[in-house]
Amino acid sequence: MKTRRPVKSNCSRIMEGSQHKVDANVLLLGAENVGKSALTVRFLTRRFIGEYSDIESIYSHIDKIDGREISFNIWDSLYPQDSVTTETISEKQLEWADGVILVYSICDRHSFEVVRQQVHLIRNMIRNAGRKLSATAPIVVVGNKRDLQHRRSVSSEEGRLLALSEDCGFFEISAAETYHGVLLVFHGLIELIKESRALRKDAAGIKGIVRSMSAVFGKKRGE
Ligand SMILES: Nc1nc2c(ncn2[C@@H]2O[C@H](COP(=O)(O)OP(=O)(O)OP(=O)(O)O)[C@@H](O)[C@H]2O)c(=O)[nH]1
Repeated sequence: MKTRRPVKSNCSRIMEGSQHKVDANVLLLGAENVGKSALTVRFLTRRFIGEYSDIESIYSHIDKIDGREISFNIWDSLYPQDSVTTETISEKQLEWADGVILVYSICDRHSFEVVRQQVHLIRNMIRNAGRKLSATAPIVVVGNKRDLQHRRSVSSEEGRLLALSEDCGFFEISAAETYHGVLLVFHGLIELIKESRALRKDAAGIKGIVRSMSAVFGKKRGE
């Protein structure tokens, strides 16, 4: 279990106020013990170390995709211990995130239900927050611990269906077994973030054109 209040990791800390260019803030959510830290550490170091620190952290990492440098900030979050709390995601986290990875364990049904709740919560928070939150924050759903087939309690189809119905990306992986699956998750999310940024830019462009046209035609009508 991680300690609340994110700390900047020792592994390439983010320098606040520095010139470091931030391209993608990635928030990892999901129930306890599903492998959020394992995924993060695999992506950062290519290693699976088995036991992970109990501290909620934000890590920075530079990666190359198609020859282009991408700068990641990764918030490995804490699922609240307090069973009375229904707000398992804060507005601050969503304001910060450009994209979200929701992790469950394929052998823990409860963790799958947590992911389902968290997708709905994110959608509702965005709807209710108006312009404050990015309306298109992309989500990737990840079923982890694929190596534990004999203990599977969530089928691949259920995971894929949830992702499809909520317009999210989907991967089933084993952070323990391979680095490649973890890499696909982060790269898949980057693709979705790029798409959503392009859409937002297009929408802003169209709004600008509409504004200029109404200024011109509105003026003419008034003259
Ligand atoms: N078999 C298997 N075990 C895994 C896998 N990923 C993580 N684990 C194990 O699951 C346990 C929990 O992993 P963590 O990465 O600490 O999970 P977490 O979601 O960060 O947990 P919290 O700190 O409680 O939020 C550890 O014992 C890991 O070694 C996997 O793909 N396969």
